[in-house]
Parts: sequence; structure tokens; C-alpha cells
Amino acid sequence: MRREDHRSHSFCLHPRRWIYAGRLVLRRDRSETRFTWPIQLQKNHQPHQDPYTVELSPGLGLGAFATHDLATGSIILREAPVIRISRPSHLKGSGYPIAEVTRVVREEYTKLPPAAQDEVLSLTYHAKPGEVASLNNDPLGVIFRTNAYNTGDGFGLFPKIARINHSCRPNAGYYWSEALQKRIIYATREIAEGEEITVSYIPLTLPQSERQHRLNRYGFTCTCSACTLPPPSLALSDTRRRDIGTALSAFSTQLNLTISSSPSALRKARKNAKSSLELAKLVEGEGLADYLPEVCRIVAISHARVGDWGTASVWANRGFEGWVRVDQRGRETLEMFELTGRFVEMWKEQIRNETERG
Ligand SMILES: C[S@@+](CC[C@H](N)C(=O)[O-])C[C@H]1O[C@@H](n2cnc3c(N)ncnc32)[C@H](O)[C@@H]1O
Repeated sequence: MRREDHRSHSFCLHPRRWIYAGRLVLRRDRSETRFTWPIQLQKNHQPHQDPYTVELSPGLGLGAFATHDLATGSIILREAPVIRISRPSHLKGSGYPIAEVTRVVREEYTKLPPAAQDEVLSLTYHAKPGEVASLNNDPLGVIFRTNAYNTGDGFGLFPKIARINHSCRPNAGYYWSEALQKRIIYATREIAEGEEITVSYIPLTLPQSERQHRLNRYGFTCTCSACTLPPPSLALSDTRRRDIGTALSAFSTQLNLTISSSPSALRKARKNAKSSLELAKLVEGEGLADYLPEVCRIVAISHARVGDWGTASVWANRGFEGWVRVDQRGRETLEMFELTGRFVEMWKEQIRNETERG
């Protein structure tokens, strides 16, 4: 059993509800594994100052910059959409035609107060030559196309989030909270004061050439640290990202909690559990921190399927820690909370049984 360092937590699950904090130490032989479960909750002592400011980012237009050091998991911004449009069912899979986007966005735009209209019109956009002229000189559709994010069932314009630039190795992630009806931006790793805050506009498991192709619609060539690697390292990064993408989609069909019983199913499940740890290493090595909470879930469930409750508990707990900071009442947070509790109980029972057997 591996030794896990005890980690302290400084966030609040519910502002007025304090949850029992107990430290769980499980011992086997001379090694021990400790972690705190349920998590130790303390008051959130984040500074009151806004975590970011908007400034010029050389070569990228405006960008968002950290005003102080931000810890992993810090919430940078929560924003509700000023304009929200639904996904047209008849066009599933194909893009929204820009003339139609322009029409529906204008309809919503006219309902906004003047200050919000000005904020929308101030946003950067990328259009093909002659495109805005072909839309009766109405830029709203292309503003929307350049800046919108999804909102679960549709798309929304978030004028503050829209100032955040792209990187293929971002330091922030985003999340649409159904409960809050807001998009949340959070630090996926430590961000130093003055550092630019970046998110990804595209899936990051694509190789560099495909990423550049996808970014064409935003009108720029990405020069982030991942895209400008020297050729041998770039080839390695491309392979790693492809492998991560393949593994993520392969695991997506195997994430149930049925314990494998037949020898061949168990052999396969053991192989998968091993691959899940390799996936975690690849994601960490490639610096794709916003994929980590999902990978924690994969590692946890893959180890539960082979009855390795220690590893399953530690990774479920890690996944929970990742999600709870982002959305305390989110579906993923609650799932990982529930799984950690369940796995810890199984783990305790496993150790009790082993101790009794001597
Ligand atoms: C959603 S906006 C981001 C904020 C924008 N920089 C601004 O000034 O409002 C997207 C636009 O920002 C620019 N941009 C974002 N990320 C970039 C990057 N990594 N490199 C160059 N330009 C970038 C592109 O012009 C893109 O169309």
C-alpha cells in the first residue's frame, strides 16, 4: 500500500453547514495510508480582491491576468450568460448557419439594457473577409461565434469570460453549473500573480496540427508552450495526447462498478486498472490538469472493479477534492463524495478481514 500525504483543505462545502472532519488512517503491515475523510472543512480565507484583471496581452488582444497567487481549485470567475440561445434540434451535428445565429442573437440583444449591449459590442470577433457585410453589417453573429460557450442545452455569451485567451496547456478550466446556471472558471494548477489566465477553446487530446486547424475559426495561430515545442518533443506530445484521447474514450464504456468474477474478466479488469494509472501519468506529464478530476474517477472505478479498495478510495477522494472546489453541489462532486465513502467502507472491511485472517 502506498503512503499518501495528509493534505489539508481550505474551502467550505456549505457556508452554514460544517461537516464532521475525521482523519482516517488505515494501516497494513508497517505501511500506512492516511487521508482525511470526510474532508476537513475550514472557512474560505480567499482574499476579497478580484482574482483577475483585464489587460493587454502582447499579440493576443486583451487577456485576463491573476492579481494575486491563485491556489489550484480557486474560483476565478462565475458568470451567467447575458445572451443565451438554444441548440437548434433540426441542425444537430451541423453548425448553426451564421445568418440564423445573427438573427436569434440580435433578438436577444435588443432585450438587453444599454450598458450590457455596449459590453457585447465591445467584444473581439473574427470574421472571414466580407462576412459581416454579407450579414447586413451586423457583427452580432460573429461576435457570438468567436466568444460563446455552451450552456448545457444551448450556447451563451459571457462577456467577462470572453476576455480569457486560449492555450493548449491552460492553467484554468471551465464548467457549466446547471445548479447555478453559471459558467465557472477555476484554476487547474497554481497560478502566480501577474500570470495570464488561459483556458482551452478546443479538445486538448488532438495533435497540434488538428488543434491549429480548429483554432482557425477564432482567427489565430496558437503559439502556446505546447504548440511551439521543438519537433521531437512535439511528436511526443502529439502521441501522448492521442493516447490520452483513445484511453478516455475506451474507458468511457467500462465505468461501472460490477466486480469482475470470471478469471478472464478479472485479468482484463486488472490490465485496465494498470492502464488507468498510466493514463493518469500521461495526463500529468502532458500538463492537462483539467482532465485530472475525470481521470481520478477512471482510476478509482477501475481499481474498485478489481477490489483494490485502497487505491480506489485514494483516487476517488482526489477526484472529489478536484470537483468540490469547482461546484460544491455539482453532479460530479456528489458522485465522487458518494464513491469515496463507499470505497473507504470496503477498504476498512478488507483490512479488518485481512487482520482477522492474520
Ligand atoms: C474569446 S476572445 C479572447 C479575448 C480577446 N483577446 C479580446 O481581446 O477580447 C478570442 C480572441 O482572442 C484572440 N486569442 C485568444 N487566444 C489567443 C492565442 N492563444 N493566440 C492569439 N490570439 C488569441 C483571438 O483574436 C481570438 O479570436
